[in-house]
Amino acid sequence: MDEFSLIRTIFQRPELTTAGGQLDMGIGDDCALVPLSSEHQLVQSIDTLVADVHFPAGGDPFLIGYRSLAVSVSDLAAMGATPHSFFLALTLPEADTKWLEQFSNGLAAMAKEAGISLAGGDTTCGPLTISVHVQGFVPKGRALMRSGGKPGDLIYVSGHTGEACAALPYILNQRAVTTKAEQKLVDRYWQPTPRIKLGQWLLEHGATAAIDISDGLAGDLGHILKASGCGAELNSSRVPISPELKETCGEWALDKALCGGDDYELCFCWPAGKAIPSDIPVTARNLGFMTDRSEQFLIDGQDVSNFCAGSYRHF
Ligand SMILES: Nc1ncnc2c1ncn2[C@@H]1O[C@H](COP(=O)(O)OP(=O)(O)OP(=O)(O)O)[C@@H](O)[C@H]1O
Ligand SMILES: Cc1ncc(C[n+]2csc(CCOP(=O)(O)O)c2C)c(N)n1
Ligand SMILES: [Mg+2]
Repeated sequence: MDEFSLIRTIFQRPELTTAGGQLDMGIGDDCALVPLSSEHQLVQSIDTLVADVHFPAGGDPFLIGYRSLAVSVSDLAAMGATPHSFFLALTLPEADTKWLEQFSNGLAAMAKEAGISLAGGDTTCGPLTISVHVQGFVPKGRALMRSGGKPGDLIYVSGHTGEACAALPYILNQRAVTTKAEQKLVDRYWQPTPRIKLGQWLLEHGATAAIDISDGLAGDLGHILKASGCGAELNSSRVPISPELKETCGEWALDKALCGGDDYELCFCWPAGKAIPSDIPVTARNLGFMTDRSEQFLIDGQDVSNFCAGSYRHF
């Protein structure tokens, strides 16, 4: 059973999801939404990073700490939330003080950047695994959801995609970094920028849907299409490929930018006919538009499966 059907069939059942307090949004989006006050909702998410699945176990502990918090905060950004605090559940093979100090420094660097405070956690011994639970706030009823996209909306992506995925051979020591371009890709893998300001800006300026890209642009846009009951038509020449990705991957650059994961850019829908104000905090590229053909996802007129084999599968 794949990860998503497993969640749907085993965990997304009323005995579990309605046994307690009311949720404005439960399973199914980047974060859950909990009623809080007449003005705000609490926004929460958890992400687990497993050594040698999500990051190389022998990586720089500062960067492991930095990246672990960044990828969780990215889910808050996708909802347009303001970060507040986080919990850290850490499973360690040994208590190596030097490693832990550097890990903590990396966490602290991202905590400062994101404006998020460590509120608690849990520490156990076992194979290196890092879980980060984040929480923040949104103005009530205004969170960006995967489900808000409408036929005709324009589809945008922030920044450049594919760079972190293209870094994998370097971070796994299968290839040596010899150029500035390769180093940029490696930096993008280890130090992703959660698009917090962009998410808040999109919420304020009327974006209709958003998701952060952890699994690849095409795969994650697929989640917006499913949740919104829409299709999409994209133009591959619009996919934002950085000069560094082009230099390093040549003809494979588009494959990385469309299908690679770990970018933590935001993909969002924007009402047609409404210009994007020029004070958008991160450059975003229009890739195409939403259609009323439920989950029919076309790129250059061909089915998306001609471009991407599918998302990362844990099982
Ligand atoms: N074991 C689980 N029990 C309940 N809900 C789950 C479980 N695993 C995932 N979910 C929920 O399923 C939805 C999809 O999860 P997923 O991990 O794919 O989202 P994501 O965090 O945005 O992506 P990524 O982990 O790639 O960053 C989320 O709403 C998440 O809370
Ligand atoms: C060492 C190493 N190997 C491979 C990858 C790529 N990768 C692993 S899981 C995943 C999808 C998101 O998973 P999840 O849904 O669990 O968040 C991706 C893109 C990596 N980051 N590090
Ligand atoms: Mg997400």
